[in-house]
Parts: sequence; C-alpha cells; structure tokens
Amino acid sequence: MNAPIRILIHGASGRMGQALLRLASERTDLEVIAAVSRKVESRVIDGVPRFAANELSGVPEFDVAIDFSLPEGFDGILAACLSRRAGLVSGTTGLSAAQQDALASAATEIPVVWSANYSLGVAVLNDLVERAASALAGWDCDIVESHHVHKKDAPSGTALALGASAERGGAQPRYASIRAGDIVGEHLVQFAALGERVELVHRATSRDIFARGALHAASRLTGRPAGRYRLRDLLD
Ligand SMILES: NC(=O)C1=CN([C@@H]2O[C@H](COP(=O)(O)OP(=O)(O)OC[C@H]3O[C@@H](n4cnc5c(N)ncnc54)[C@H](OP(=O)(O)O)[C@@H]3O)[C@@H](O)[C@H]2O)C=CC1
Ligand SMILES: O=C(O)C1=N[C@H](C(=O)O)C[C@H](O)C1
Repeated sequence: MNAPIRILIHGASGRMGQALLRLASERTDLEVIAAVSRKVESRVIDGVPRFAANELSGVPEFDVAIDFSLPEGFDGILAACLSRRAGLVSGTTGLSAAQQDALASAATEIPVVWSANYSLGVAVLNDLVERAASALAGWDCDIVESHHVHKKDAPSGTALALGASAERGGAQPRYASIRAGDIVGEHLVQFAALGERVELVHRATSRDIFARGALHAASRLTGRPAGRYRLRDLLD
C-alpha cells in the first residue's frame, strides 16, 4: 500500500476548514499533518497538530496544501508551498490580480489548482451557461448570488467564474449579491428577452460538496509536474 498523501489544511478553523478536517479523517489515502489558522488555541485537536499562520516555516514536510482561508492569508501559504516544493489546491476567493499573477508564476515551479467552486454541479453549470449564452445572443444576462451573512467578498468567486463563462458565450453579464442568514451558496444565471426567460440555478446545501471536491483535487494533484491545472483536469 502507498504511504498516505501528506496534507496541510490552511484555514482549518473556518467553516470550510472544519468540513475538510472531518472528511479527510474518513480517508486512509490522506493524512493531515498540519492544520493552520490565523490564530491557535490548542496545539493538537483530534490528533492533528495545529499551527498559527506565522509559524508556517516550522510545519512538518507536506505533499500538498489545501487553502480555504482569506486573501490576507494567501501569500503566506503560496510562499510555504514554493519553499517546500509542495502542491497547492486553493479555493480562497476575493484574490487580487497581483495574487492571481503570483499563483500563475508559482505554477512554473509547483503544481497548483485554484477554483472558485469545487462542486461538480457548478463545473457542469459553467458549461451550460456558456452554451446558453451563445445560443441566446442579445438576451439580457444577470447573475444573482446568495450567501451567508459572514461572507466577505462580493460578487462571489463563483458568480465571477459564471460571468466569464457567459462572456465566452458572447453575453455581457450583470451581477447582484444577497447576504442573508446561513445560505451555503446559491447561483442563479438568468437570460431574459421579451416574453420569455431562461434560468439556470445551482443550490449548495452542504459545504461537504466543496470539501470533497478539494480533497479529490489534492489526491489527483500530488505527484504531477509543475503547472496550473484546471479542476476539470483533475476530475474523473
Ligand atoms: N472554492 C470553493 O469551492 C469555496 C470557496 N470558499 C472560500 O473559502 C474561503 C474560506 O471560507 P470560510 O471557511 O467560509 O471562511 P471562515 O471565515 O469560516 O474561515 C477562514 C479561515 O481562514 C483563516 N484565516 C483568516 N485570516 C488568515 C490569515 N491571515 N492567515 C491564515 N489563515 C487565515 C481563519 O483563521 P482564524 O479562525 O484563526 O481567524 C479561518 O480558519 C473564502 O474565501 C470563501 O469564499 C468557501 C466555500 C467553497
Ligand atoms: O464563501 C462561501 O461560502 C463560498 N464561496 C465561494 C464563492 O465565492 O463562490 C463558493 C461557494 O459559493 C461558497
């Protein structure tokens, strides 16, 4: 049997981090060797060593980092992956253009994947939106995203990715954002013309869909040569 893939989870105390830790603990092919958050209160929880973000240089060797943190934490984990020659799976949204450029440049040295949404449903929705936009030339295109009240970035990363798909199909999307209650994530792409409307919608009801997708991507990224991979390159 192969040795487990050594995973570092960055943003471990957050909503996504907790889902990742729980689901990773159910897999025998993955071993979480470090759980990193901005601050730490206990050194070990459920057998997993905890580190603060400013202690990244002292974490044990790892094969791939899974990052669901915030833009202010992204530069640190990217630097740690580069210095350890480890892969990076990132789902952090709201990155600046400079951070996206840094990711592209890191991909010349390590394998990386960044996706605004690790669910299979949204991967399919992106394809549907591009096809609809191209078939419905001249229709109004609006993207409405709804999320929980704690979400900081708007429009969501997924809304922007869906907008890019719509643009590839020739549409010029407009965006609207709703922050309410504990909504995990909903994305509506609406095409409207006189007398008719087409609506494509994805509703996430559990963060486990994103966490499973990211763990799958991490297992598929490990051992690959340096490069910027798309999520679809790593899906079955
Ligand atoms: N691509 C996808 O499929 C998905 C992406 N996301 C994105 O993932 C990110 C996290 O979301 P969510 O879990 O809800 O957020 P939370 O606010 O619940 O968690 C954020 C985590 O990041 C940590 N953090 C904050 N600042 C830093 C820093 N400077 N350095 C290191 N770690 C830091 C926090 O640590 P502490 O608690 O100590 O402050 C916490 O562990 C967001 O960008 C969100 O948009 C979310 C869901 C799906
Ligand atoms: O912050 C979240 O919660 C989510 N963020 C991602 C985004 O910005 O698109 C993905 C998902 O919708 C949940």
